[in-house]
Amino acid sequence: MKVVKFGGSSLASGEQLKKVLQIVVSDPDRKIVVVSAPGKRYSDDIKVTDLLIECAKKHLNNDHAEPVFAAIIERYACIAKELSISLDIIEKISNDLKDILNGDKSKPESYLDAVKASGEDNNAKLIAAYFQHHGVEAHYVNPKDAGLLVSDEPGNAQVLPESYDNLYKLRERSGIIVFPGFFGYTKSGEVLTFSRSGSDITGSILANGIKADLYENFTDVDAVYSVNPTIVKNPKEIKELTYREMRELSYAGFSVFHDEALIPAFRAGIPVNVKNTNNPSAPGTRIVNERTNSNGPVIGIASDKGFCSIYVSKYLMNREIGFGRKLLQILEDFGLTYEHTPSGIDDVTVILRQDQMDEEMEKAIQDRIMTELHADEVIIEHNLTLIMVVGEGMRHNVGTTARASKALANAGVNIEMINQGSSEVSMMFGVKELQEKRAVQALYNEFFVAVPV
Ligand SMILES: Nc1ncnc2c1ncn2[C@@H]1O[C@H](COP(=O)(O)OP(=O)(O)O)[C@@H](O)[C@H]1O
Ligand SMILES: N[C@@H](CC(=O)OP(=O)(O)O)C(=O)O
Repeated sequence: MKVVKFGGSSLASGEQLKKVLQIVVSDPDRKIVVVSAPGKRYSDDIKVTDLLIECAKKHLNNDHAEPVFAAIIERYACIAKELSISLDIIEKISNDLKDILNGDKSKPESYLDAVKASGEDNNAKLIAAYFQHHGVEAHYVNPKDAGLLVSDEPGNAQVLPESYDNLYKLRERSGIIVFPGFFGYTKSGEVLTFSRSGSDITGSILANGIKADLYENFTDVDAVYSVNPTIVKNPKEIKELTYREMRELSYAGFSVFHDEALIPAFRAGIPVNVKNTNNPSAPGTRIVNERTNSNGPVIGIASDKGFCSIYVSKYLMNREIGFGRKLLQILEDFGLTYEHTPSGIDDVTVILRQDQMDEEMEKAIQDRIMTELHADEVIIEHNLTLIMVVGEGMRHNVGTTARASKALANAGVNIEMINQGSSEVSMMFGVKELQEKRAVQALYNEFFVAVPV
């Protein structure tokens, strides 16, 4: 039994849905089909989820939401017309969305989630109707009926462990199950979503729940590439990588697969296969427990913008008991999460996503570190890119860090900081955002082009 997830790009038009149907019926093991909301048809297009967010915000602010509401319904109507299915379903989708938009606004974050979730929910109903129209026994299943329970964290929900036993029962249902991705229900019955791109997470949870043999994740590229294809042209495809490598890479910028989507499949030992809806015969990328093929020390290079660093120095910091704890406590008091903490004898740097703080908060943090921790210096630097060089092979290869730093130096890239992950499968370089492309290209040349691997 397989769980198959189709991303928004695979469901953006009627043309795409025809490919989806072919893929599903071509393999009788494809039992559960997890779907996103319609995504982009072309690069400047707007995803239905983004239209829904705009619509919900307009409702919350009592702004004129009619044009964006019409644009959402038009997306579904275009698909239904292209597929020649009855437009009754569009009427139902329109009424459903109106009801949600006119729903309880007392908790704006939960309201926003309910509106967002309707994107996948209505798409799943539309897709089930399309499959049925072609004589396929397909049933829409709602996450509440299936028992997909989540924590009470709007926009960032986590699956509750009891969901897995509930979902196991889906195995007994007849026909193909069309299941909306991206959301679940709290114990009190509220609809809450995972973080953005979270339909990947739903697929993984279902794969674990029904103890699938394989979780296939269909997207719009032939494989996970060794580097983001929007940064480096025609990069090398990765045939196989481990869960750990993929988690590092997706967390650090490989948006092709959600970083939180690995854990449920990993825990149940279910391999993940990333494949292309537009070229389903291509083998894609397999994510497995242990990989057999060797690829040199590095398997992938990911990068992500939008970080800042808080550099703190104090003479004899190394002798002061509790300094690190007190520093991190200050950040905790402001509700901040951090990514890395490279440190020296008399200094420590905390790296975090800069969009968590505004100028006022930064100033307050700086003041508290100076006055409460008696630091000598506190410097906050903005607009950093973190580049993650990842590969299980790094544990056995000497000199990978030296090769990487030399490649960056030769390309004229100034390294702001280096951090070697304790897991030894990753190494992080902080560079200025303006140097991101140059740095990634230089590392790619070093590990994938210049030297045969
Ligand atoms: N290393 C990578 N390998 C493949 N694709 C990547 C990588 N890094 C970023 N991407 C981007 O991820 C996109 C697919 O993810 P996404 O747009 O979320 O797809 P979907 O609509 O199927 O959910 C690709 O089109 C590509 O631009
Ligand atoms: N539609 C949601 C969830 C999702 O997973 O979408 P996609 O498969 O298009 O990344 C989002 O845009 O966040």
